Amino acid sequence: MMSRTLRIDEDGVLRTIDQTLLPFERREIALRSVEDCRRAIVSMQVRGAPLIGAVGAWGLALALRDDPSDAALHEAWRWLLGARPTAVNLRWALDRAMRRVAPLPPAQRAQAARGEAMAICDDDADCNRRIGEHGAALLEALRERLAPNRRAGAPLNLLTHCNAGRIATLDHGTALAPIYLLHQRDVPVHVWVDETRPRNQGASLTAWELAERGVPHTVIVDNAGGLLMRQGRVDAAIVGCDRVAANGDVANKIGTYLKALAARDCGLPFWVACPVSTIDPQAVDGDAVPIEERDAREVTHATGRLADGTIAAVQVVPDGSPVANPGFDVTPARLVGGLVTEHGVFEASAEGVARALAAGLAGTARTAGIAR
Ligand SMILES: CSC[C@H]1O[C@H](OP(=O)(O)O)[C@H](O)[C@@H]1O
Repeated sequence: MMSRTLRIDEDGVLRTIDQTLLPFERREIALRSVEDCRRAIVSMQVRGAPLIGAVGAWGLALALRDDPSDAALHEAWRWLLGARPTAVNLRWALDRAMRRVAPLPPAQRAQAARGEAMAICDDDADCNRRIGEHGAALLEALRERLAPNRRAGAPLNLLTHCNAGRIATLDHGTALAPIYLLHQRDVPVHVWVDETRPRNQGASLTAWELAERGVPHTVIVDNAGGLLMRQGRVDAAIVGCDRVAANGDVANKIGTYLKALAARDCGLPFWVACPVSTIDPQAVDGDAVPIEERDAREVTHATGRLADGTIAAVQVVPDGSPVANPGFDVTPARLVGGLVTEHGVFEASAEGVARALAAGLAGTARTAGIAR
């Protein structure tokens, strides 16, 4: 089964939504080659840790369709891995596909890689559905704790940063999955949506997703979250993730750390939603996570829709002004209230990460039918 974020059309061509055109245009792009896959990841037509991983796995399958040799396999693996450095899901998915196909005779590799890419897609959609269930239980428990001091029917006010919705994954999303579930269950929720400069994943993607599902939300500038938390207008923050280090430190979109600091200062829960595939046991702590430095043009120019409907970029920084554009930051484990995974909620600590990984291994064994 392929989800709405990725699909194989009637001609057998892989297609996905070009996220750089949302919310103003919903246009699909065809991914016909490993070059198409890598270009889509680098340009952020495809983005979001789990989706990046899935498209990376499809890129390997397309490379093997053209040349199933050992040299081509390892070259494609290296080339795709270099597309974006921070989200560990890219390496996780490429390694999973490599383990599947490397032992095979070259003639069998392309089909096996395609099968593994399909399985990665199905597994991610199922993981995120379960993240939604565990996260919804967490949010319902919070709502019950707050109920004595709330008017009946008052919404649970949540803040999220960037986009960790269904379009960042194969389906359901991670941070947004519990929110969608609560909304489906008629639990009143409202989402403060950080616009998330400079690529505006919140304003352009999270707002688009929530509006499409009828979830009440308010778009805010990134720097407003602290004020809203101090004013008591936020009950909890829940965000996605690109890499969890072995000690529970979390790498996520730039600005996440500042929200975690404000939440801690205001005594509010700060939760991180991610599949176990986002945990990187090889990263000893957050300082070991590579932070992507993106093109200065993302900061010097803002992209939007002009009055005549065309999408264009306008310059917002003077010529010649130096620009720094780190794409991610690291939130120390001490500021994270819990890791919401498909296997439940785990403490953001070395022990919690170890338990989450063990649950993941046990889950994989069950799925593979291997006796534990
Ligand atoms: C469900 S992972 C979403 C994660 O990915 C985003 O980064 P980008 O838009 O650059 O791919 C952001 O960090 C989100 O939290």
